[in-house]
Amino acid sequence: AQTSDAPKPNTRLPKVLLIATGGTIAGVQDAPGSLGSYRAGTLTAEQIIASVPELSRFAQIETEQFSNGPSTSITPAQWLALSKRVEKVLKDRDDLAGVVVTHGTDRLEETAFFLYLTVRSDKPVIVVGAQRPATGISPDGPINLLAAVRVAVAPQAKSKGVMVVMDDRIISAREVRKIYQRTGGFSGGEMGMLGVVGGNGPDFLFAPTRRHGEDSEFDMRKVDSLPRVELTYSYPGGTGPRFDGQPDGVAVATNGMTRAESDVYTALRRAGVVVATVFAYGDNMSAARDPDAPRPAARPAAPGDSAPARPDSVRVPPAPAMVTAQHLTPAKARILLMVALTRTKDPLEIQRYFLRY
Ligand SMILES: NC(=O)CC[C@H](N)C(=O)O
Repeated sequence: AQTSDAPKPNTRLPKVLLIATGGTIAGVQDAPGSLGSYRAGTLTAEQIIASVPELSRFAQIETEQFSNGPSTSITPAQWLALSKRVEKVLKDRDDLAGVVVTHGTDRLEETAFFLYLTVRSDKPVIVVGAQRPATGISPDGPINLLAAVRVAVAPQAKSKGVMVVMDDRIISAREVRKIYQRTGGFSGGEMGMLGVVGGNGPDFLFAPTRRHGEDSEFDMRKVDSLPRVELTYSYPGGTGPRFDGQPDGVAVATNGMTRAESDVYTALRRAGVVVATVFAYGDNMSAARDPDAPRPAARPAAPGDSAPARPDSVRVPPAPAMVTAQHLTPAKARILLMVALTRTKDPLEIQRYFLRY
């Protein structure tokens, strides 16, 4: 006969797949119980689950170890592999209520946003991490994981896209950012908080209206590698970046470019590189112009309006349009540009994506 102390799984509970990638939530210290240093991505998915017996009251949990390390080692190739895996398992397995991904916090918002754009499913995908290692004093991983699983099995979580659940908050992956390196450090700024998780479970108050999840146009199944998109920063006195080889796109974090920077990006656009500008602080609400919006009628000509016409011989055709990101952080604008470039290189089409997602 088998002897086991593990509680019998309650087969009436919804099923959740936990995909572990590492991070502090899997971190172990040299001196457990201290405030000392630790190695991120040490505990396995099974060990993480075993440390939170309370989980078994809410879900039957299966685990998958995708990787185990710090999230700084996550690459765009891994985003792609993770997205394909999550989408496939949600499509193939009717019995799964949702997926929870454990992740290091440094790059958590980027992986979450990539999944938000590319996992075409109405089932919840929750990304969760911790700021304190599993062996530390008052670790936040167990309570965050419990909250994440409770959101993953909540009927109200359906169609809300990819969410980050940490510190009792449910935040849309579109808005979430790590604003500081302590517990409570994940926020959507003024936006993106969909609800809270209290003792009675999740309480949703809002739903994202930008396109995501099952409505996403970004099908990654036939994408083998993501376009190369660089992220640059503009600053007073800046002369613009130089690249080894030509990227497919560049996202520029800028509040206004110098003339020299502007010339570099214009030349890149003429060479076929899609350039997207994004407000450096991630809150540019109104700058993106909808290419399909009706234009105001031209002002009637007034006396003294006419500038001397330039001779045709010196007229240079305009460079392809610049894309403007709307209310995204620079890192996320770069990700949306990468994903959009899998569909088109036309900056106007890409602008439309930037207005929809
Ligand atoms: N709090 C964390 O998870 C940070 C740990 C590590 N730097 C990572 O991103 O994986």
